[in-house]
Amino acid sequence: MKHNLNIQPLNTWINQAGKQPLVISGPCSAETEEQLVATAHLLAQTGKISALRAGIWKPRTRPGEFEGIGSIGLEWLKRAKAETGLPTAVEVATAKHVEEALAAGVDILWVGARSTANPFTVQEIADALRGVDVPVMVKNPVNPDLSLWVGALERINNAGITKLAAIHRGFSSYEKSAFRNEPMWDVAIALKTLVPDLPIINDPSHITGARDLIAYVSQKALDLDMQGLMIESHIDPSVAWTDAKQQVTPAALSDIIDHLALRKPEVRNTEVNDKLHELRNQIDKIDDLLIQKIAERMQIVEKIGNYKKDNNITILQVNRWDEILQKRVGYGKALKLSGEFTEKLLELLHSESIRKQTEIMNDEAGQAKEKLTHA
Ligand SMILES: C=C(O[C@@H]1C=C(C(=O)O)C=C[C@H]1O)C(=O)O
Repeated sequence: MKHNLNIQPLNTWINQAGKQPLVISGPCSAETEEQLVATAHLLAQTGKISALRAGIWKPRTRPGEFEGIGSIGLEWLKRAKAETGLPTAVEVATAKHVEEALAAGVDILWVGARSTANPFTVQEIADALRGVDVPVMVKNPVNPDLSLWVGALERINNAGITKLAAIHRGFSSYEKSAFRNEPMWDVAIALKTLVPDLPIINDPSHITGARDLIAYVSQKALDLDMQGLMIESHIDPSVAWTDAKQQVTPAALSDIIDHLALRKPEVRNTEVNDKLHELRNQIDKIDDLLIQKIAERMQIVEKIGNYKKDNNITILQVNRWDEILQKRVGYGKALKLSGEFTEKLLELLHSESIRKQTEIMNDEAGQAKEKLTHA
C-alpha cells in the first residue's frame, strides 16, 4: 500500500555534490560560540558534510539538565555558516522556535522525537510554517507508532512544506539493550514501503548512544537504502555538555564516512541483473509452495477444530504446542535457521490456528466479535 505526500527530491534542497553519502553533522548542543564555530570549521575541512546541525533548544527527559543555550545560539550558527559556507539545521519544538530560526536564516528545521509524538505540538509547528519554503525533517516519535510518524509528516506537508524528510532515530524501550534507542528497522522499512519517495535520514548517534557503534549502524542504514546520516560531532566529545558518549570528533567522523561501503539499489549490468532475476524466480516458486503448504495445514486445523467441537475438547493443547515448538525449533537449527526466527514463525501459525478453531467453535455472535477484533 502506498501513501501520497507531495515531496520534492532531497537533491533539490540539500547540496550533496561530491559528497557520498549525505551527512549532516555538528554538536548535540551548541555550548559556546567557540565550540560551535571551531567544530564547524573542522567539519567543513573534511569536505564530507552537507549541513551543520546544532541543538539550541533541548528537550531533556529530566529537569535540571542543560536545556540548550537558547536563541543566542542562532547568532553563533549564523557565524558558523558565514565562515564555512555550511547550511545550518536546528530542532524546533514551538511556533516561537520556528519564527526565531527562520528569522535567523536557519536553512533546515527538524522536529524532535518527543514533539512528533504530540499532534498538538506538530500542528503548532506546521501552522507556524505555513507559507514558508524551508526544508523540514521529522524524527520518528519516541514510541514505535508508524501512524504517528506519518501523521506528523502529513501535518507538515499539509502546511505546504514539500522539502520533507524523515529521520530514523530509534525508539525508547524499558528494557536495557546495547542501543540507547532500539532501531526497530522494521518501522523505518514500513515507512519506506508506505511512502517510497520520502527520503529517510538515519541518526546513528541517538540509536546507539555510543560512538563505537555508530559505524555499524550507519552501514546498516545505508544498506537499507536510507538517503543520509545525521551524526553528532564535537570538537572535544569528552567535555560535551550533553550526550558526550555518542559524539565523535570531526576527524573520527571523517574516518567513519571513509569506511562506509556505498551500495546502490540497482545496477545496470545485464549479467548481474539476469542472475538476480533467476534467483528471485527461485524465491517466487518457494514462496508459492510455502503459501500452499500453510493453506493445507490450515485445512487440517479446520478438521481438528470441527472434531474438537463435536467431542468437547479445548482448542489450546499446551503439551502438543510445546512439543511442536521444541521439535521444529531443533529441526530449524539443524537446517541453519535461527531459533528465534523459527519460534516466531510457529507462533504466527499457532495463533492463526487458534483463531480459526475459535471461529469454528463459537456461535455466530462470537464469530462476529472475533472478526471485529481481527479487522
Ligand atoms: C491444532 C491443534 O490446536 C492447537 C493448535 C496447534 C497447531 O496449530 O499446531 C497445536 C496445538 C493446539 O494448541 C491441536 O490440538 O492439534
